[in-house]
Amino acid sequence: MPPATAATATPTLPVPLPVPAAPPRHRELPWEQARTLAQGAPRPSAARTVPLADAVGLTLAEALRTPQPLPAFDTAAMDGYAVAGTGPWRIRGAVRAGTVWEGALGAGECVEISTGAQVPAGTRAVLPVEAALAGADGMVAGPVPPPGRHIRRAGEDAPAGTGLVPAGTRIGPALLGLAASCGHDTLPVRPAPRVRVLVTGDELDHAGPPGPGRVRDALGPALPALVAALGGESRGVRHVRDRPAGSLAAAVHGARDTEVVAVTGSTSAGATDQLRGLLAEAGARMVVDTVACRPGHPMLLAELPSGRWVVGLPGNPYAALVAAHTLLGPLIAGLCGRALDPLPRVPVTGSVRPAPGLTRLVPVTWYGTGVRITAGHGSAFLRGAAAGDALAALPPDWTEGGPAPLLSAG
Ligand SMILES: Nc1nc2c(c(=O)[nH]1)N[C@H]1C(S)=C(S)[C@@H](COP(=O)(O)OP(=O)(O)OC[C@H]3O[C@@H](n4cnc5c(N)ncnc54)[C@H](O)[C@@H]3O)O[C@H]1N2
Ligand code: MOO
Repeated sequence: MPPATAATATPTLPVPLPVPAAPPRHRELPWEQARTLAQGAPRPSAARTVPLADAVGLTLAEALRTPQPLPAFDTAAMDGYAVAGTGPWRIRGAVRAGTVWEGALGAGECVEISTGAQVPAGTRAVLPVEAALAGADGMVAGPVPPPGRHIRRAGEDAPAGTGLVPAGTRIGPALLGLAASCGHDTLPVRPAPRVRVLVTGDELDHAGPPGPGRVRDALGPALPALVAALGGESRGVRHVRDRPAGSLAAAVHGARDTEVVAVTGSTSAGATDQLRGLLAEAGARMVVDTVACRPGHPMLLAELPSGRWVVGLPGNPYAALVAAHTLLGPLIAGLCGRALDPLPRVPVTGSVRPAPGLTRLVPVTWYGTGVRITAGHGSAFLRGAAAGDALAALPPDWTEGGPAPLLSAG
């Protein structure tokens, strides 16, 4: 009997391959709701106390208070003479910033005084040196200044005990200076959440011009900078291969020294897109699973049973940027105990393909008191975002010239 061949074998019906159960498809969340959910999802991380020099960019964990009045004493605001009563005035001495003239002035007396020095008791006002005529006889003449002129009163800016800046404020240069003015050397802060970026995509090259059919990785270089701008601490970028399956799961679960893992690519439905499957397998809680916006709608936010957060950013570079602003920024804010910044609304001009029911995120450039849509904002293209000043979130019912909330481009 000849051996059976494919041609002569009894035909059999193809056995259907088991179809992996598709994770339940959630309704796309409105864009604003996705941001709010991402900010509200985590508990703020524990506060710690750090020296002022280490606090920039972190978030105040408690309101900043001043234990002493600001300024701490009645202070000369001009170089000149601290005068008492009406002139002419007899010069009794001099007081420089940082020193104290212990006496008290009587009517018709004055001391030479520097800007920033404590004004002596009895001072009526400071007569600026430009308005004063000092004679060789030790007397000063000049117009009689109104009481209090050129004196900063103790506590004029804030009395002792005043709450100056609320908890939840991101710490910038002015706040550091203010804290020092109050006499603080340290601040209670919530630390920046540590974010590991995992870039997926076997088609990606990571240096130089890409080879034939290859794509230069745009997100590895972009995301650490965006993480820092959003208030996170970048813990570096790892490139994860699509094959073998399981490598992404290992990288996600292996990011133990972080609070957040941001995965780029792998959010869609393709053969190599592993992210949703691995989250389902790990028993993750989906907080956001697709958003009613363009681009970036396959984005997601999930919490692993370990408490670590996973943000899924679509592979298309501009879509990833939009998704990072929509989910990663608010998540970082929530972990730091910061509220979402209220977004300014400004008129937007320019045209965009209609997308009924969806929020459109477009790069914009300031133009007078409004903004203009910047060219080059297909989901795969970064030209518009790179050249623009901000992103505008055009609401579903937006029409040309109408207002839209603005996000800083980061
Ligand atoms: N059948 C479907 N296909 C796609 C859908 C869908 O719903 N059904 N959604 C489309 C949309 S929208 C997007 S966005 C992408 C999202 O895809 P992934 O997140 O799975 O990402 P990839 O497929 O890996 O890549 C998409 C695209 O972006 C390029 N890419 C990826 N990473 C980088 C990088 N680091 N730097 C530069 N470019 C990158 C990649 O080469 C692809 O061209 O899915 C659509 N398809
Ligand atoms: O939403 Mo995709 O993010 O359009 O390219």
